[in-house]
Amino acid sequence: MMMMGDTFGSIGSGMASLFFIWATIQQIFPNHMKIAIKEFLLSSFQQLCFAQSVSDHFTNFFSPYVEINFPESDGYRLNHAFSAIETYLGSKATDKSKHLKGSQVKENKDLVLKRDEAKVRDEYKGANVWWEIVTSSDGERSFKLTFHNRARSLITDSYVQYVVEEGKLIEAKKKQTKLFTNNPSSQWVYGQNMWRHIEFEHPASFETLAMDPEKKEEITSDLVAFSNGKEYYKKIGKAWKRGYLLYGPPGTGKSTMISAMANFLNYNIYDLELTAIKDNSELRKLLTATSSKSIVVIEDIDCSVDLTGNRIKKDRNTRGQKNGEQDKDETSVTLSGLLNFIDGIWSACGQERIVVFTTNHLEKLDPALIRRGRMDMHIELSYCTHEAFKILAKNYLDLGDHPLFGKIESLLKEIEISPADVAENLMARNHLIDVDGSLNNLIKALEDKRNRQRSQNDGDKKKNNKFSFF
Ligand SMILES: Nc1ncnc2c1ncn2[C@@H]1O[C@H](COP(=O)(O)OP(=O)(O)OP(=O)(O)O)[C@@H](O)[C@H]1O
Ligand SMILES: [Mg+2]
Repeated sequence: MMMMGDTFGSIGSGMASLFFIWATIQQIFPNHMKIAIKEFLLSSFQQLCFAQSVSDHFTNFFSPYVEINFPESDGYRLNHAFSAIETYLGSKATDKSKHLKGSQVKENKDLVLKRDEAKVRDEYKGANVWWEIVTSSDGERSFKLTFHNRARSLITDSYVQYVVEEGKLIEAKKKQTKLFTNNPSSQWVYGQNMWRHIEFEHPASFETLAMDPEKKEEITSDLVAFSNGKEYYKKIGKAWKRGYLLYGPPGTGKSTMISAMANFLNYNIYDLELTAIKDNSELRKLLTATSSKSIVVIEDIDCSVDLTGNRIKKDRNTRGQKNGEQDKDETSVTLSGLLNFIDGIWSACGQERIVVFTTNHLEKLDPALIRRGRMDMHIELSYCTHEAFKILAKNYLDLGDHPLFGKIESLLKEIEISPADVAENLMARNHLIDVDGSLNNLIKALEDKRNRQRSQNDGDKKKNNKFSFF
């Protein structure tokens, strides 16, 4: 630990002395002598540096201390040991630390205090070790571990392993879920930067999701069975993955359910924007770069992939195509590319993944895409039922029952309204909950809808009569 500081210290004091001598000479000697003296001083400085490096090697050779480096990345791949060590060291007892760092990663989580020191001493089965974070001249960080040679086998055989495992355990316990979105390939750099992410903070949960309680129970049990299914999938020789197809009209909770799934399992979400992907090979690269314990989402699958298997046309505006440029980059992901990924590549490259497709139009989807085995569970999110309404009333109004519930129940049997529209009516105005006001708003919205529907039906009938008359 002291070695590096000493090196810089002695070179520094050597330089200071040389500069002091030079300043004195400037005042005393005539110009022609100054040049010769300057050259002499420069060569002395070079010799000083050389002597220092020889002495460093000499000291290192005879030093009883051993060093191990853990760089942040290994080639183009992240060194997972680095982040585990960082977590482990950050979590070491804070009661003795003099330098702490406070962070609050989520507004609703507690403030966390961590050790924030460049050097940390640790003890393992009676042996002392020192950790130091060092940054190379090209900016790469690494952890340097120093220990006495006599503890060598203890440290290399078990301590290092212990630190990495301990760090990973801590990471898993307080894992912050992330929401990833794919970057266009023009921004990729040597396989890095394919995904950008933000911390995932959506409050959705299965408790607050308005849908039939039995259906909800079926889905959560399925998710639990999947996440505990490592041995089972191994036994039956299948890749540990599961596909869910969520379908239903707009505003019925498909996207909300994906967030609830991520919160329930503590998985990351990879929101795959197919229109930003040029071809199947890019798709493969992106998907192989996802981590396990994640949900890969393709929203509105019917709009993203040409279900005949042909290439899709992209929204020019989102592609930023230059004027005059023809359909050069009209190429895109094909249905077969997507199917290959779901069946083959994924099985080979990863574990514990969920894929979710959403659509408003189940009937438009190619049967090949949604057959069982690819999409294991088809979940319909439908218009608001009375059961779903009761959950929304609990969420928004903190209400278990009310005399107006009967009226709302009979209207909901007759009128199709999305949970999103119901929620809109129940929402507090200016943060003030007005139970009667909200319920009456909802009743009015339902009755208006019914009246519109009736007059439309009447209009249709008249039209038909007119035509039949001729
Ligand atoms: N089943 C539901 N339970 C609770 N809230 C819901 C439900 N459905 C919709 N909402 C509310 O309506 C809003 C819109 O819902 P969401 O985005 O999940 O709908 P969607 O089915 O994904 O719609 P789209 O097909 O247009 O993408 C949500 O923010 C949520 O507040
Ligand atoms: Mg949606």
